[in-house]
Amino acid sequence: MALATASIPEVEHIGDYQIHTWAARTRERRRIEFQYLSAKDLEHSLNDYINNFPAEFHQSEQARLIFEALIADASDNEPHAPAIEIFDNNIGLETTPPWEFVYTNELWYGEDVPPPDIKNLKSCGCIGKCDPRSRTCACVKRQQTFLKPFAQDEQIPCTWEGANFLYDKKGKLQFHGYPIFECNEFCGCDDDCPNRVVQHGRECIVSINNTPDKGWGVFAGPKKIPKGTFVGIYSGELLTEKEADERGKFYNKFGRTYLFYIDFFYLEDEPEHFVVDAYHAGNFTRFLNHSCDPNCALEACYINEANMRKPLLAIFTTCDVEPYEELCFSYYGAPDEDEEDKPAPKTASGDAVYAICRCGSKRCRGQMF
Ligand SMILES: C[S@@+](CC[C@H](N)C(=O)[O-])C[C@H]1O[C@@H](n2cnc3c(N)ncnc32)[C@H](O)[C@@H]1O
Repeated sequence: MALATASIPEVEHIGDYQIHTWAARTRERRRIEFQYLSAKDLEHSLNDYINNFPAEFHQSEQARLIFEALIADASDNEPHAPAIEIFDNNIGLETTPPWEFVYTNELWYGEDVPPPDIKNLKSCGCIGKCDPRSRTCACVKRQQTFLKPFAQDEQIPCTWEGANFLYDKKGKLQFHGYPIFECNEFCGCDDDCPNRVVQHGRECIVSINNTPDKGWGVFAGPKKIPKGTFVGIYSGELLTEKEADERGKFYNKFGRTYLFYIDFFYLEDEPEHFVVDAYHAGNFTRFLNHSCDPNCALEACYINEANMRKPLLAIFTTCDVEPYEELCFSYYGAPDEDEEDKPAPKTASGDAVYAICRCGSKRCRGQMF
């Protein structure tokens, strides 16, 4: 997300010489309204145009190539992301998923959703790469403050390789279920700081494949995807709960929902939650199917946002994923090892309609929504 053009930063002096310091520059940039995308600006005309094509087009190789090209075109914010291929596996009549959504890796703000809060965003003044063991880095402190109670409870070891960041040296996520605070637009550290992973985008190979009994799904490519690898942002429209509940009633009628309620455990006491809807806009992650024994999880990740209720939903692998294996997450939230009961649904609204689960795992609950 780009910033509006900055005006000339405050000027400081050394003797008679004017200097522009990083601190002065970031102070100035924070005063400028941070640009964000508005859902009402989503451009559906191409989808409408293509949806009017005759059935033969939707069954053609050409349709698949155009769909793949649209994905590539919308992925320029992920410079290292390998191209996504679509395999229909001769299932069904169409060579692509329905052209019902705008492909995007971003969040598009719906009505009544406040803009990103950058005024209260903590940023470090580190030079070069942040040191995860630093006692002065503001980003280390922010992550440490949140994790400390869990380290004291021995839920997470307090001396792991990445020290106070959740990433190890290779950028793999060490622990699941805790919010990630990455370095942001206003930090002084370099782009290759170890605390910048999600913001660099996907690096693993994935494809969108049709399945015999779950519709379209997301699969690993020819290479194994190691545990803790960032896969993608669950992108789409960012909505208020009220708007999402309304939409949910409609989605439940046709038995397919793309709503994800942002209600992580530390947000439970919040009176209202925001929701990501990937139905009208989203990326390949909207095709991730549910599994009762998942190999991926959605984690809250904060970058250019100080409002705890509005993290990015970052998907990471929770174990090594074999070549060509399907990537899935649990629509019920992270499985709790101590809990026999089913945890509360995370992606469905209150009146969700339950359906038969076809995840095929030994731990299958038999139903999903
Ligand atoms: C977020 S979408 C996932 C992508 C979807 N397969 C598609 O083709 O668009 C959720 C829908 O996928 C299907 N689905 C996902 N996981 C499933 C599972 N384990 N068993 C059966 N159907 C599943 C259900 O229709 C569900 O409502």
